Amino acid sequence: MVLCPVIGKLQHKRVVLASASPRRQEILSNAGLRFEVVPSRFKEKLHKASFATPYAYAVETAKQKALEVAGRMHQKDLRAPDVVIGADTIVAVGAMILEKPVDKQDAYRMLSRLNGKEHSVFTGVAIVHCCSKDISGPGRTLRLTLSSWAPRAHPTDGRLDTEVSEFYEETTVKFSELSEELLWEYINSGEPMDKAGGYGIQALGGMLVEYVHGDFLNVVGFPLNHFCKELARLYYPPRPEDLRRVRHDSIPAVDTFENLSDSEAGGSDPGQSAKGGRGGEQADGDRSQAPRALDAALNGADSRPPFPTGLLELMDGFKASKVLFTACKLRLFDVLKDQGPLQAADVARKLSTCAGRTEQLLGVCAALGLLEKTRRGYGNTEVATLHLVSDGEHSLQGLAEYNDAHVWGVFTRLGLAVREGADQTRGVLGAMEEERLSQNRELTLQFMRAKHSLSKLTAHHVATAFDLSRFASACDLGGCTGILARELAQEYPRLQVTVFDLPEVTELSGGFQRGGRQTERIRFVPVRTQRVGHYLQAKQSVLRRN
Ligand SMILES: Cc1cn([C@H]2C[C@H](O)[C@@H](COP(=O)(O)OP(=O)(O)OP(=O)(O)O)O2)c(=O)[nH]c1=O
Repeated sequence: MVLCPVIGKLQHKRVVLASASPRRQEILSNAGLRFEVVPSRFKEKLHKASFATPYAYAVETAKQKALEVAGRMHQKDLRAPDVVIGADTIVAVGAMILEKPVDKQDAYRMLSRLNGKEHSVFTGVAIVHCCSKDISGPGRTLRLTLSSWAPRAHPTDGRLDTEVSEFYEETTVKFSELSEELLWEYINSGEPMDKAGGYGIQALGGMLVEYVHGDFLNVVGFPLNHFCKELARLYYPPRPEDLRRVRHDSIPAVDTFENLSDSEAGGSDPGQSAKGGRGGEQADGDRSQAPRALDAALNGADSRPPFPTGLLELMDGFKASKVLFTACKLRLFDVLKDQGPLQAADVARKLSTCAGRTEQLLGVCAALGLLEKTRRGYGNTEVATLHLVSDGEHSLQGLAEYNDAHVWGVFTRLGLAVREGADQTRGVLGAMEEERLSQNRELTLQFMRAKHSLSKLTAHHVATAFDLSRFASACDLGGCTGILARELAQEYPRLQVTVFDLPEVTELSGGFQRGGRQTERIRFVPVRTQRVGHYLQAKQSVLRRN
């Protein structure tokens, strides 16, 4: 194996080592890796007895360390690093796990246990690949076509996707028969305190050791050799025959929805995330190999152009949108909120829909991160509960409904609008909306629900983006249900806010006010048109009257 190119695969990525261990930092920088150090704040307090083996504990701890850092950086920077590496080293005597001693007595107990015997040193390693995504952005859309690969979504923030590759390495170490005196002398040197098992093989502790079987660096805190093999597995192209297999077996064709069966759609099932094991190897047909293999194959390991992921997402994004709209329209998320988790057949019964197609829809929703599939059936993910259930405080159901019923149709006419030069000041959408709004009260309400649900998410940010405290009045042109006005009034106690909108909109806006009432500092003024000039005239007259 050629090491440099393997490490080089991380060269243009933002790599973070989620560890305070100076040994790990040294091992990785000696190997030529460039990385930032962000020690993890994950408390190493997993319940040891709940793990079948000591190494499972080390792997899980390593993973939690890395995920904590990835999540924290993502929240802080609004952008996660590309790769976060976490590691955890433990000493195991049989099933007993020894971590860092808490004091000298503890170190003595540990070293006495190791005295004259063989023990195992395990280091669990997690390589977390991060991807910051917006659930509503086009970035999500490829999930439709790559559903069987979808990495695990973290619904807590709804936007950070991670794919975890984990493995462990075991090294056997044998201690000589050591006298009490020597043990205490060693303990008093202070060396044991920040090291698993209470010794450091790389320094004074080396004198305690009779032999080592396996990777020495693994004992010191990082199995570099295994790490490089793992990188090679992740980043190097598979053989052409493997690639052919990947293409045939794992990527649903673009017309995924037609072909996707339930079992293929489990991409959001955590059970499908990459599993480690000693080699980090996976069963031959394991699909979780596919993204990496294909990614590696398509992104630079040969002379072919980079895989046009973003472009394909644009090509297929409309399908994902339609899946979301359809699920909303059927009130799928409402049903699952009240009665889920449910099996596909039960969902079909409750929605009075075709069982087969419903099952496909559920599968795709799961692949898109909108639903979770467990043995008990389908349930809403956190993002669906928050934003897609119709009566939720942060529901975007109205927006989905409106986009489906109207915007979708308008956009099918975009080519025509561009060719024929539709009114550029109002825009295609504006023109149609205005025309329709004046015709139909239900349509107006639908439009208002859509704007209302979106504004509920954005209004606070808009209201607080600038310090407006020196102003006494503000107006919101096309302010619809007055959500922004309310935020402004709340944020700035002396601000008088005027909301201008079409008469049919201002007439219905009362129904959207909390408790049916609006605050006294907010006024709705009907204007006959949505043209900015007319708004401004109306504004002037309102100001003059004041
Ligand atoms: C057995 C042994 C362990 N160790 C060290 C490696 C690890 O740094 C430490 C085990 O503790 P860890 O919890 O694995 O790591 P850490 O606390 O040092 O750093 P972080 O949690 O931030 O990643 O013991 C040696 O340096 N030499 C040895 O011979």
